Amino acid sequence: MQEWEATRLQPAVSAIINTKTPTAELKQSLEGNLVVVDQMLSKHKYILGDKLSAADISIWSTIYPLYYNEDLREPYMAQFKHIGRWVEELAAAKAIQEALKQWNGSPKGPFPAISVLGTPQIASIVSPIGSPEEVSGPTIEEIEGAKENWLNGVKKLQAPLKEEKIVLPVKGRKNILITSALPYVNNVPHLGNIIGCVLSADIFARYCRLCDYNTLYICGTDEYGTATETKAIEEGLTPRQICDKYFEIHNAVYRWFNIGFDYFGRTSTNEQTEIAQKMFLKLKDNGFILPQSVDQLLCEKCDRFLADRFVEGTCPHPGCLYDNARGDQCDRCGKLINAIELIEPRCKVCGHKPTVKPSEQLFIQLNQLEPSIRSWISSNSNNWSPAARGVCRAWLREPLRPRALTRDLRWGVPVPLQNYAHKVFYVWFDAPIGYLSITQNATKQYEKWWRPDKDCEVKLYQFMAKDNVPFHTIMFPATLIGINEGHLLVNYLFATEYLNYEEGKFSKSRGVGVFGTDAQDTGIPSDVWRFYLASIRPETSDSSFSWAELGTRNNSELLNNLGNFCHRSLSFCANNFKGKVPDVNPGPSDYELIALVNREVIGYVQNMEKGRLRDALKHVLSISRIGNQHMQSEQPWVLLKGSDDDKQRGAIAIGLCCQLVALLCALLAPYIPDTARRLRQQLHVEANTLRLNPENPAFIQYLPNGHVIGKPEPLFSKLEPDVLEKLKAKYAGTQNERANVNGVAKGSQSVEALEKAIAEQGDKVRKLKASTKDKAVWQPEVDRLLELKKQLVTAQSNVKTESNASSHSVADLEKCVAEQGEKLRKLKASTKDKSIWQPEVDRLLELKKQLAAAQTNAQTNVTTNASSKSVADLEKAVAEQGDKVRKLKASTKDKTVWQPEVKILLDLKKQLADLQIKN
Ligand SMILES: Nc1ncnc2c1ncn2[C@@H]1O[C@H](COP(=O)(O)OP(=O)(O)OP(=O)(O)O)[C@@H](O)[C@H]1O
Ligand SMILES: N[C@@H](CCS)C(=O)O
Repeated sequence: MQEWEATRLQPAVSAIINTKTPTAELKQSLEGNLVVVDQMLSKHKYILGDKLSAADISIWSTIYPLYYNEDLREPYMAQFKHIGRWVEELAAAKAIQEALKQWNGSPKGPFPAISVLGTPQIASIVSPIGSPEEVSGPTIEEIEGAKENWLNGVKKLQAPLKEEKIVLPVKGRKNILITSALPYVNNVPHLGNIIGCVLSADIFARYCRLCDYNTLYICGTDEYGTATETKAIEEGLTPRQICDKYFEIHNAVYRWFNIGFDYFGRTSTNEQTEIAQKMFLKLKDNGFILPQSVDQLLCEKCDRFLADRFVEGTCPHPGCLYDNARGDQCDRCGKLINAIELIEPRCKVCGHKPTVKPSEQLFIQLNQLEPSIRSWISSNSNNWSPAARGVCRAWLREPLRPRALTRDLRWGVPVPLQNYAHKVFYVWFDAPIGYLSITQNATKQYEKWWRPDKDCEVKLYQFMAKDNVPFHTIMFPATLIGINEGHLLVNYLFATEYLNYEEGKFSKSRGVGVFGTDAQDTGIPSDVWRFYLASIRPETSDSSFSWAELGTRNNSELLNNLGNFCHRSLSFCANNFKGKVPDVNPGPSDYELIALVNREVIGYVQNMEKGRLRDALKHVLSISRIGNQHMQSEQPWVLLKGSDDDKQRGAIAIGLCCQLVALLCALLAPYIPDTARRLRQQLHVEANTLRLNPENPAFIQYLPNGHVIGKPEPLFSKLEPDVLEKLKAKYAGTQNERANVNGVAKGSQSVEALEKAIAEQGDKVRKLKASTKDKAVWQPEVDRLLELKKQLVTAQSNVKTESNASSHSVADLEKCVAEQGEKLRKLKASTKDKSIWQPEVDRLLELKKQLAAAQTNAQTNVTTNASSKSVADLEKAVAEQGDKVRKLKASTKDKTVWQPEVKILLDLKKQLADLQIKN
């Protein structure tokens, strides 16, 4: 019923409300829909029976503006007595009255042109642009503009650029250089990383190509620094092996998400060393580098200075005091931290408390560069996103102080000075230089982009989340200003806030969130993920990921709104006109519609240009909604059976809807490129037919007269709530908790299965390549092969981690049992569906078995070692074991957990007594 409401009833009601003189067909359409509702209510108290359901709320909200508007109730509603009874009853309900209060309109009207209550109920995305009162009919100028663009818009598009893989700036064109923050290789990227940087930049880059801007989008992995070193220690690999492994994983995840980098590189290259060292020496020659002795944390147990992420402790910022802050930055308050200021610091590797020791480092003199930085920021930051401006402004509240550029680490670009040869550059000096070195790897002429000729203007757009802002607005620009060689400084910095998961920030190092590989494993197409992430992009405040909302957006926006409109329009054309799109010779009311659509296209371009990708998407959805309403109000299925005039009118309606589908296909391509590609096939057009003129954005006649479309196919499918519930349970908690839950057997099984699948897929690819040279045919299969290989790497490393887990200590397993018990309790409390929690019960039993085995081992070890021990040793062991038993008994009533420890204690006591007697 909700689908019916969104696609039939709602467009009909909206059309009636928005039209001063509704046609007879429109009135008939509305009446037909209301008859359906009235008949249902004649049989039951509510729409679906005797119980109130979501269908009642949706339909009631849609009918509300008709019923309570004096002018509309009489002509349209008076005859429907059952609807009247039901509307009044619901209106009296307390919850509904509360909801009406939140909506600022009066329950008695007057009603705005488009009712907020008349649109689907996901406020943050689907409401029409601007406040309802602002929506008014098109002006004469808008209609004139619509005519001009409809007739001549295609001719006015720029000549398409020559298709080249890697471009250099071109004189006389708009040259756009786009970067997204370079992700660390400390884990698989998560959905926060994806929307915060690579996907946002990709949507924007695709938009730029749509506008024929000469665009280069580069990114790559950020491979140096402690993030890599800590991961290497964690996985028992060298930093180089970690970089190689995670570079491949990132690359494959982004490919799956269809991120169209022009080049995806890495920072651990010779080009990086060369450029970073050269820039550093220039900065030093210009007098901006000075040595300074700093107190650093030294872990005596590990025999190393603990930089950044090697140390954790309590955040020193009063008002925060987060007890799990890292040595570089606090995840809770976002402030940068000097590691020695951490309260209760601990070495991340061994947990030991470090001591403070001096070490000489080289500092960039930000204080000297401060006036230039401030003046550059004040004249450029207007073009930055609110998050970028906010973070930067907060930083500039205090004077800038010198900042260390070097570190006592091994994994990084060596400092090119004799006395500092054992030190490397701080990763945040090094990382942004990665943009230059990656461009060098891509083009072999990075300076053409980064130090452009005067007559060849380049604009730099950078995408990241708020934590990266200080480095891109202050530290990196300071380096470039200090070097003073005409490097490009960021023009548009489109930073986001955070995407959160289960009430916290997604985190790679902590393994929190849904990761790229998880998204892939769900079987939900990458376009659905892209669409959902774009629609909740944290543009103005943090936003949260929700499985249920993913389903709602898919079902209501992609399926019911967009998919429904495109499929209906093209199917009408295929079935009634043998696929030949009827010529559109627009009449006055058609030009009104075209002018209203133009407003949305203008809104789309304006938002895109300002990096407001979520808002731009709303305009696309509005166009599709206008299309649905037009279809509903014109009713071509009736017109095509009528007089010659009616037939002509019906044909124009279908022609216009097909042209709208082409427009939607163009505007959607940056967000859902796979779907746009399929839709282009159905429309039977090439990608470069569907371009935009950003100077004069408008709905133009994309499909030439006489154009014949291909075969219409549905574009989206429904996501069922129970599937989403299962996914929610599957991806609850951290990666480690999930790995514990999944056990060894599963991992090894999937390695075998994956090896088999890879062999089969390899065979398929070989055969396909032998049979055709058409890359479009075999590329998807190659991608699938690469994806399987990547899954194999992950599965193999899981098996490794899990087999390490099998030799886990009793303490680790006890922790796992406790966590698993807790998880199970929560799951059982949240759902009665046994199929969701039974696997967790099995896993708990399995863990308990492993614990029992480990305890037996431990007992053997303890007792064997004990035989060679002194009375004093045994007394100590008895005391410790007694202590352990007490704590365990206090923490759980589960005898199976503490009984083995009691046995060990009794055994130790016996040995002690024996030895005492013997002595
Ligand atoms: N929750 C998030 N929402 C949006 N963007 C994010 C989020 N987390 C990280 N990013 C962005 O993703 C990019 C890569 O970040 P990074 O590799 O530091 O991931 P991370 O999860 O923050 O890692 P860690 O937890 O180890 O600090 C950066 O631009 C960062 O700002
Ligand atoms: N590796 C950094 C970004 C460098 S541009 C980060 O992920 O936060």
